[in-house]
Amino acid sequence: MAAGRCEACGVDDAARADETTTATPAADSTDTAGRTAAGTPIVSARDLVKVYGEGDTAVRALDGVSVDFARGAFTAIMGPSGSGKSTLMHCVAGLDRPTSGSVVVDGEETSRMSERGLTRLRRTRLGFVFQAFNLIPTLTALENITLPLDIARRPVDAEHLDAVVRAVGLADRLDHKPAELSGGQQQRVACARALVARPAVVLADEPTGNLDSVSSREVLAFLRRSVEDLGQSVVMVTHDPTAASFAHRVLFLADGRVVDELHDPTAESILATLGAIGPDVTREDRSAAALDTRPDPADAEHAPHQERHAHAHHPRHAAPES
Ligand SMILES: Nc1ncnc2c1ncn2[C@@H]1O[C@H](COP(=O)(O)OP(=O)(O)OP(=O)(O)O)[C@@H](O)[C@H]1O
Repeated sequence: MAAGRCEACGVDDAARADETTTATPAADSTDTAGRTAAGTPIVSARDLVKVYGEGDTAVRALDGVSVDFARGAFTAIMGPSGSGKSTLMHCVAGLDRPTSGSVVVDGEETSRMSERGLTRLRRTRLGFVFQAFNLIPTLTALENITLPLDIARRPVDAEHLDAVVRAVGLADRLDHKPAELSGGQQQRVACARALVARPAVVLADEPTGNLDSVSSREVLAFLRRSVEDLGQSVVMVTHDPTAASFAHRVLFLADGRVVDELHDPTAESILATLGAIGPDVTREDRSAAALDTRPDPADAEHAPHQERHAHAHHPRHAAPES
């Protein structure tokens, strides 16, 4: 977590609104682009390298990642433990600086931004959902949802708030405190909080990691609906193939590289791809998949047709030690 950032909602409270940032045109969608119907990708990473430490102890967490995340799409990132998922997410969020390479978020080149620029970007353009719900216990659900706007001293767009609250299905729970809500309801409040400021992209890090299968499905269906109904762009890191099957596209990392991807995935096609990447992942994630969080075919918001379109961009790697 960056200093000065609200632990609850990921919003920075120390940014100044008048800071300048370096803006560059978004990169064209190329080899690993997903759905691009709405134009340029919402996030583009090019040749991202992140090395932690030096000399013998150096770890190459990202080893030349080039990827586009499509605007108005739900993208999941999967891969073995230590494959670089969090590092990629942190570089996109400006929480970590790449050793080399570039990241463009909604037209803004973040890798060259000042700390203040990054703070402003996180406050105004990014929404965060964490595994821990990070709600403020003394605030109601509604107060938690509008917290990022209150911190940023931005007005609440009542119409958009209403749309988000309806989408999240918590209209009759807005006066409840977190302790009076189930885990799934709390995470849906956290999702609504991430969406209410109309971020360019919502970054979700294991959002269902603390939830049972029913609650997981509620949260994932909501994330999917936020994309389908509200035009939100969502990027989610997960270990759970069933959770990833709610996404339009799944990106697979291994050893700091993009090694495969699926469009309109199913839990089965994801498991097959994980199995091809490395046996450790298969074992770990098969147990996760045993949880019945399978999307309900009756969920209108889930992809009606799911086909496998895997494209290997790099030679497959053996799974690293976990
Ligand atoms: N701050 C750090 N200092 C040193 N090494 C780090 C740091 N952060 C991550 N690493 C290393 O970088 C590699 C990638 O880590 P990362 O957390 O991105 O993987 P991950 O795919 O998110 O793993 P997991 O699924 O276990 O969360 C790992 O080898 C990790 O030990």
